[in-house]
Amino acid sequence: MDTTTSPALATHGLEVRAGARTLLLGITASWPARGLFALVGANGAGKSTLLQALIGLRPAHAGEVRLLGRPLAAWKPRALAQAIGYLPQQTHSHWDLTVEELLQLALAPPDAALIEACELGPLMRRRLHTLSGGEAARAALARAIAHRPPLLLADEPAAHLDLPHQHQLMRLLRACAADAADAAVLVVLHDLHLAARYCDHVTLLAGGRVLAAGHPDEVLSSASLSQAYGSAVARCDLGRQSFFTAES
Ligand SMILES: Nc1ncnc2c1ncn2[C@@H]1O[C@H](COP(=O)(O)OP(=O)(O)OP(=O)(O)O)[C@@H](O)[C@H]1O
Repeated sequence: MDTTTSPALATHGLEVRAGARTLLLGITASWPARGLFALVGANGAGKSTLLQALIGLRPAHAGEVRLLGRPLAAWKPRALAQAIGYLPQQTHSHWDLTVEELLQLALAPPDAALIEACELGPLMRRRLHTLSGGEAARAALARAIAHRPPLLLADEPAAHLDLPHQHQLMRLLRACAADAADAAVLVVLHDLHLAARYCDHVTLLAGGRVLAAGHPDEVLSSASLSQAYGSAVARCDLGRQSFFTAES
């Protein structure tokens, strides 16, 4: 991981609560200005909460978040919107827009290369409610990244995609991270194989805390994963690729 430039995102002692419940505790982490980074962990580990806290959608009850070197609280809303792309877990629209209309809501018009990469050309006149889950996910992604933000946070963007489209998505996210301008892409993934294969760095959350963070080969070990998921997880390396399964 490149540590020569200042981090794109950094937290120190971040704590988030909901009522009496502590959802995140003592999160001290950082992600560099360029690269594709995964956030993994069991259901309820706190992945979505962390993404939301990183961009101010959830208030921090203690600790600090810094974006591109500045405290989150110092950002003006317009500048923050320009700096980040956020793809939430649920991307359904309350309005019955066409794909073309949805893309007009983006902060910048998506260019032809992005529309082609997301295979949206044939879907432009379709209304959102007529799209499959995977088609809608690709439209939402194009909207989120059209303005080429230096920070992209995506919450389970692969969830509705078929196998080839999952890999196409990861290549697209890698391309965002390797764009001419620096970009940090932080993505929540449940598919550990995708995290191992495409990501530069993995943060493993468990019970609202960081259990491990670092290179995928080190973090995605059977021991760490079994601890994080609370049941045995086996890792199988085939050549340079890693596959994972839960043991019964
Ligand atoms: N407003 C809230 N009030 C109480 N508990 C909450 C609230 N929001 C989230 N939680 C709890 O916080 C924990 C973390 O939720 P979060 O959505 O961040 O998990 P996650 O790791 O993204 O899970 P998943 O993989 O299932 O999407 C969960 O146990 C959830 O029930």
